[in-house]
Amino acid sequence: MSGALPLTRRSMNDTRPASAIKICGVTTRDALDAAIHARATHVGFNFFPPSPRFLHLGQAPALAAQAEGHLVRVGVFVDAADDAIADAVAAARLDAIQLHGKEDPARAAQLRARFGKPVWKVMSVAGPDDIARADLYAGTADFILFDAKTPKGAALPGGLGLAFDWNLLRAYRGPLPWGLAGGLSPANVAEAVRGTGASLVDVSSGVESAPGVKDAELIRAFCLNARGA
Ligand SMILES: O=C(O)c1ccccc1N[C@@H]1O[C@H](COP(=O)(O)O)[C@@H](O)[C@H]1O
Repeated sequence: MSGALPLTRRSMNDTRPASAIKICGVTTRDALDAAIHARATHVGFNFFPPSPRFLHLGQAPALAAQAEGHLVRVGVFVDAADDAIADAVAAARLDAIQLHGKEDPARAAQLRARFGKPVWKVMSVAGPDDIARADLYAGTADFILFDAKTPKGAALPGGLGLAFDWNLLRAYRGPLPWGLAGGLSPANVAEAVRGTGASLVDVSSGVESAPGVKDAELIRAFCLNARGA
């Protein structure tokens, strides 16, 4: 599968099932196999060292090969240096770069130009202003991922199973295609898609039995429910 995003812009009134599903924080062959069999469309490889889902560069080539032709490979970075991103792009043969830190529009544009990959910018949402800020990335990022803002002092800027108020996306009309992350699980993903019209849903801890341990049955149920929304 190429890095091109099979995504269209969606609105609140569009209640079709999510057309794309990203299983994030995959570190094992079994979890990747579960995502492929469940017909997820994207896999997230996490390159933020403090994360329990951190993927060591040495493990990346085998997983990248396994995903080839099945899943779009998205690398997750948090205010990472160019060299660290370059190493991960090469080792994991990344199709897209997800920026989950405080990267501004200029940084997104610079990374897109340097690596020639679609750039996803994560907007950490606590209120309406955080949704509106996504517009600043028009022309510099390719895709917006709305995730919940984690509390000050939290160990991670994502992957904590926290949701934000999906009503904030009601009537959202942004310039970029966008997806939804944060606190999604098999139990709430259908409601999340119906309530927001997200074209992509992204999950990490909601398909785990413990932090960093993916559960094949939860992956299967998540994908089924996202498509059945
Ligand atoms: O998952 C992580 O450990 C992580 C670390 C640093 C930045 C982002 C991370 N995960 C991203 O957060 C979303 C939401 O996670 P969750 O479903 O609420 O657990 C996840 O999809 C990743 O893109």
